Amino acid sequence: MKVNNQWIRGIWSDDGGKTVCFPDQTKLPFRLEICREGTSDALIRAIKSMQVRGAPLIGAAGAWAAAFLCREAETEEELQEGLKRIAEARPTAVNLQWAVRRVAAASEGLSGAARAARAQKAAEEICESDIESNRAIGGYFAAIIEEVYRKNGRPVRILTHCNAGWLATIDYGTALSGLYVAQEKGIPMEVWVDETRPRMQGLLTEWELREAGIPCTLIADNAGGYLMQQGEVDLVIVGADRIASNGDVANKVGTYLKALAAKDCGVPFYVAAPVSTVDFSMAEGVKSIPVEERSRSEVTDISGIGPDGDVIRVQVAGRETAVRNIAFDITPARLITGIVTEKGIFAPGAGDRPFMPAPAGTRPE
Ligand SMILES: CSC[C@@H](O)[C@@H](O)C(=O)COP(=O)(O)O
Repeated sequence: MKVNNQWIRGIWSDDGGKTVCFPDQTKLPFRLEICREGTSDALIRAIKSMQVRGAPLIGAAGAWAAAFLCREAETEEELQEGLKRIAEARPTAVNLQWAVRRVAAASEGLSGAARAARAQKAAEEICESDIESNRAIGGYFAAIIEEVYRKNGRPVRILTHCNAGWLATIDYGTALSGLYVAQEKGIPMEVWVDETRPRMQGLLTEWELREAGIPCTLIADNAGGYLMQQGEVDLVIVGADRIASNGDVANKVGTYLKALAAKDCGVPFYVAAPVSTVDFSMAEGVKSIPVEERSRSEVTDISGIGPDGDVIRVQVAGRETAVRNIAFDITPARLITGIVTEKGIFAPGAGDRPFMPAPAGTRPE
């Protein structure tokens, strides 16, 4: 994406693959700072601290961490232990395990420079295919936006939760990709952006959309239900961190409540994600998808910009306050109108059967 007249991606390699660069998402939207890392440990820290975040980007960063590890590890034991640590850096986004498995499989049986080179190539391929998938997802969802526009003849009002834009991927994003494609086609839109407590990923979405010139309005997380009830939302689109094979979707906490409100108000509710986000080994999601719980400080403290322009944290709840910081929730398949993937749009229905055909060699347990 173009930011301040400069092309930038969620992550990119430099120095012939010796390092990777990425915008530090803990500083955005207040400040655009680019980090550069060249070790697996540093990338694990970046994933855990959410300097890189969003399921496909976590997968890409994990792929690069695995590639660096293939360069660093001196023994097979060190390699296997390191791959496990990368795959476990965040538990819900299945793209991370998928990407680590792919890099490991590509370089299996090789050693030394040949292993490192093959692992690097696999990480590069994961990043390139992410861009292609997101672009395809965007094409499918833009067609839906266009249909609504042709029917109503006024700007299409879209609600989104969290950040599933280019910042959460290598480029274009998943949920926001369709909006970028629709904008290229000249379709007018107005976007409601949930602020997405506690980490405020909605601020990233608002920044992305504003940079791209798409009209958008930030709303408090709980305002979406009212807007849908009043007929001010035509479509809801969100991303996903893991989709079970029956179409149950894990995404940022708060997504489920939006899906319930959308169902009650008759507003179509779409999920956009690449096939790498589908966990074909999981038959259903509500009981099975592991949901990350994060530190209490994400709820008790909030980040903002201080008087001297620095990013600062402010305490908004007491140190004695009991806190539970549940990072994701699961939206049952029955509430979802369609899952938009690079292979097309699938309607999951009642969630009593696989929502899309599983690739060869994978099937629900
Ligand atoms: C294309 S990103 C889709 C999801 O990963 C996104 O909606 C989300 O929930 C991100 O969570 P985060 O905790 O910021 O990594």
